[in-house]
Amino acid sequence: MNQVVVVPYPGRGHINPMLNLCHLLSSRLNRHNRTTIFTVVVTEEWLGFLNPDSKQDNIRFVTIPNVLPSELNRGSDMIGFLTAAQTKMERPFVELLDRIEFPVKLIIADVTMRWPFDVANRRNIPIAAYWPMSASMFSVVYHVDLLESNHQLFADVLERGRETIDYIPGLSSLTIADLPTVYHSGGEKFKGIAPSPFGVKANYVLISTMYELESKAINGLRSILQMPIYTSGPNIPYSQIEPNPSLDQPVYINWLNSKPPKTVLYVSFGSFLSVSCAEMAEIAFGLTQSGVNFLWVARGETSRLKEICGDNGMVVEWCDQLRVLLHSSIGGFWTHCGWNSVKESLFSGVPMLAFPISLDQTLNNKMIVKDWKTGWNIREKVKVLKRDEIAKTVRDFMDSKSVVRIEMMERVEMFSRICQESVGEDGSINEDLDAFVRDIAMS
Ligand SMILES: O=c1ccn([C@@H]2O[C@H](COP(=O)(O)OP(=O)(O)O[C@H]3O[C@H](CO)[C@@H](O)[C@H](O)[C@H]3O)[C@@H](O)[C@H]2O)c(=O)[nH]1
Repeated sequence: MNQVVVVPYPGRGHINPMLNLCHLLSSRLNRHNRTTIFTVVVTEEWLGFLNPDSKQDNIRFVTIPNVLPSELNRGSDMIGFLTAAQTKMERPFVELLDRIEFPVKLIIADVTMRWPFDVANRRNIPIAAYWPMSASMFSVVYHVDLLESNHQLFADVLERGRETIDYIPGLSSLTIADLPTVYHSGGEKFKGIAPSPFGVKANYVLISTMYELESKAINGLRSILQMPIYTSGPNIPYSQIEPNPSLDQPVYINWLNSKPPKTVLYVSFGSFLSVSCAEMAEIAFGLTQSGVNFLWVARGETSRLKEICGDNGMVVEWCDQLRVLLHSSIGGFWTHCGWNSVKESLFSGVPMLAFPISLDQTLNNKMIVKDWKTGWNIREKVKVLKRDEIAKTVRDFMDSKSVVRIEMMERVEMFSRICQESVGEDGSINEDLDAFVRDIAMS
């Protein structure tokens, strides 16, 4: 029996895509009659958050103690969380590695943490580096030295945000404002703890993207890196979205069923980041004034926001996001531009109202708005986040008669086809994952 040990970074935006990758690899290996156990290492806290559907045949979970600050406070102490994830998990992981039953054929680890690579290298276990963000983000992070030598690292965005950067291999021209926020002024505090594939000694690299979406960035990386690079696809749960007819539908799905096609704006800022209470209130008033139907995932704050929004929209704490995005009534996604949300929106053919908050989201915003033309940046329309301007922008964005929206819908529908084809039988993802399975000598 082969065993692959999988080490996700303990966050929803990282664990979800990695589990989806495990499903893809496991079904591929099973087709070749090579039973392989995927042993996923999570903290005890995370085991409690996982959807029971994640626990499938050849995928099992093992836990290490809760050595990190709680996931529930991750957004308010990103530095503390990142530092703990870099320093406190290695020891319990090594102890666990000594205990597990079958020999470990391969480790797949999120590059956000360094220590799995040190452990694998010390023990001569082959290791694949998993990058949960875009290939473009990989390129920027990999070429941070170029930013430094061009004196554009840690620059003040207010003063120099519009300066262009056109020397990063594989990337079209971008600005300082488009850089990930850890490279804006103040980002120095993330030095050494922010995700970086630089200097990591891995045998393989898996990037959670599709070739058709970022071909130049991927070609650029392939021409530079010594290790083979595979695209692992959107890594979203597209194969598990059929609702179980024997279960009651969630209230929000029934609510969406009652709305006409493409009229609802879905609003979510991801799994752990948030904006200030004052901004949340302006957004609530703005959405309500817009007269547009909306479904809003607002973690933890729902009762106050429900009061403001009344019957104009639905406010929930959590939803099955991909299922929502694929619902026929959804016509737009106001998103913080987390990479999973971006891929889910493109896959579902939903245009985005981009609202980057931090990390790679600024760069994702640039791809959405400038490169793919599949959305608007709300901050370009609304200089200060005030209700009247929000209401107008939301109305304009969702106006099915506007030529700008019609063109944007055509673009996003084209991207949806591209994404869906990439995961089909003859798609590029199958090719890459087959090659990966072959190369790790398990097929
Ligand atoms: O109500 C909800 C809200 C979220 N999700 C899912 O949670 C995931 C959220 O991922 P993402 O959109 O990437 O946001 P974050 O959780 O904020 O992701 C972090 O990790 C990503 C991948 O590294 C980065 O791109 C982001 O910037 C970073 O904030 C997605 O799959 C969503 O479908 C739900 O299923 N239901």
